[in-house]
Amino acid sequence: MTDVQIALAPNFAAAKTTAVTPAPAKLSARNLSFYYDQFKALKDINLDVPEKQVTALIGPSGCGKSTLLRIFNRIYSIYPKLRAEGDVLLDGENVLDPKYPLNKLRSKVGMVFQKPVPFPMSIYDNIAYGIGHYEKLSRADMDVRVEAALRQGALWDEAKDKLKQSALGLSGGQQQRLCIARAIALKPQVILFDEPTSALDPIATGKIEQLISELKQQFTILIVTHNMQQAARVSDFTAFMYLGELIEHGVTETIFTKPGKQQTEDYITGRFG
Ligand SMILES: Nc1ncnc2c1ncn2[C@@H]1O[C@H](COP(=O)(O)OP(=O)(O)OP(=O)(O)O)[C@@H](O)[C@H]1O
Repeated sequence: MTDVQIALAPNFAAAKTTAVTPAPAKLSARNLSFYYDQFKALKDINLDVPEKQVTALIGPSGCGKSTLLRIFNRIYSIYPKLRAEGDVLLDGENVLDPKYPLNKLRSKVGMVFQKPVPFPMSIYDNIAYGIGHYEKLSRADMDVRVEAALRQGALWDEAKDKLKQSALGLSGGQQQRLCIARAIALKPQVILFDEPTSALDPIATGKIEQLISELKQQFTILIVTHNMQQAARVSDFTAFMYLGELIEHGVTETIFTKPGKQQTEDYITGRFG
């Protein structure tokens, strides 16, 4: 074992006491390529994201992790010179087909960004706003939904006495949990996390990681992270990307301890990256 693998080993000892069970793919990329105008940023990616598991995307800066994550809820479609080829299947339906309604996709696939971006409104309204786009609820029903989302986002105890106060008064970690609660409130099936803790301190990071581990009981999770320890702690499966290609994908423990490809080994042992 290398130093990095020894450093990562306690994560597996502590976190991987239960075996990873194979699950059907909830989301799949099939022969997926992506272009920023002339530049081919993703090359023929094939990836299955298993249901109700955490899959981490790792790789050096610029390898295409965020590009891949964002394709899964078609963020690129608002920009004219960006183009995807291939399919992304959600429950067997190709969500990249322009006929697949964007509204439907956004309600099924939620996204949490690197920097928490609460709306400049109250904590309550941050949650209620999105729900109101999709459903017309009575005030009492909305109260129930807001409370449930804040509980699932592990923010209820801290927020319940100040629901009418501005969300901008929350700490960074609380704001990120609010953004997670906002995504959960729409009852998605998949949640995409793009480096969700990179702007947070270690304590706030720990809370988000704990939350992700709890959320996988209900949601399929895909997370981009720069931090290999984080991938080792939170994910069941890890996909290593390099220069727009998916080099290797498998059970996290295997990827970190017995990778099949030299490039993966070089990256996880810190030889580049
Ligand atoms: N809007 C854009 N226009 C042109 N090229 C882009 C754009 N966004 C990203 N790229 C390029 O696409 C490639 C993949 O970028 P991407 O941000 O997906 O990588 P990443 O692995 O997420 O990197 P990082 O870890 O630094 O966020 C890089 O070469 C990047 O320069």
